[in-house]
Amino acid sequence: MTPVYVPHHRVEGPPGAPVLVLGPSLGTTMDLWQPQLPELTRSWRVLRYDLPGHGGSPVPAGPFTVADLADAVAALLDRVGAGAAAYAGVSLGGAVGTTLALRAPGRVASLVLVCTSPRFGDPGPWRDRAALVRRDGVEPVARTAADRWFTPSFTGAEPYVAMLRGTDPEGYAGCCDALADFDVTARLPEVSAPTLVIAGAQDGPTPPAGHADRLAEGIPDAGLVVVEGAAHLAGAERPGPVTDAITAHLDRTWKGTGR
Ligand SMILES: O=C(O)CCC(=O)CC(=O)O
Repeated sequence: MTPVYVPHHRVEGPPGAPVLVLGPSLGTTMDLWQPQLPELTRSWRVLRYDLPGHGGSPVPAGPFTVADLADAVAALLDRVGAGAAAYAGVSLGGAVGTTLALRAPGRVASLVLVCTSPRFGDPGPWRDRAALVRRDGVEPVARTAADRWFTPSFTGAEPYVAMLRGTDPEGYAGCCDALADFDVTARLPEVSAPTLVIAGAQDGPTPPAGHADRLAEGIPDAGLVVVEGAAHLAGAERPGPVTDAITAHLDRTWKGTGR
């Protein structure tokens, strides 16, 4: 990724408030965070961004890693004049937050990792998915997205699947390649930010067992909340419990020094 890559981003909330960065998941845009936004923008200056080729973000020229995405978020913090910030991210967006906390510990004052993992399984299926999308576009993965993202009883999947249908295939494939290469399992004990891990009890792509529990066990003093009745996009399916867990953790761990 070129060093000048700037993700599409938006800043909302009181100008003097502490900064909270919100990272989205593969196939979604910053609007993934819409259910949490009214509450979070009451006391935080919320910086949301889009992944490469997702929402309003351009597709970088060439391959990129999760570390590149973390560096791009650090550059966004520079742009908004934030030294340290809180960070909350879903799945790939959570991986970006974990990586930022490892690469620039002074910039992540508090961390919330939602439905994510230190390693998203074997690289092979991610490479296969990248190849499929490069060949056939995003429609094959969009058709089955609701089944991966939500429990069967959820009726509000359509706006989220529409985000995936609007994603550039090369941007989506590049994110799959970045997920294939991502593994910070051995480095979790180095994360110094106070961390809360949130899992969806019925999450298929990143189930609590083997993903959230690894984060919570590996990151020193991390908390773990498992939300019942939610799958991979837990904050969309069960907004209340997820919002409450995030705000409680942020209120407890960081009040916005370091700007
Ligand atoms: O859409 C999926 O299959 C889930 C992909 C995943 O686990 C990474 C992400 O949601 O960012």
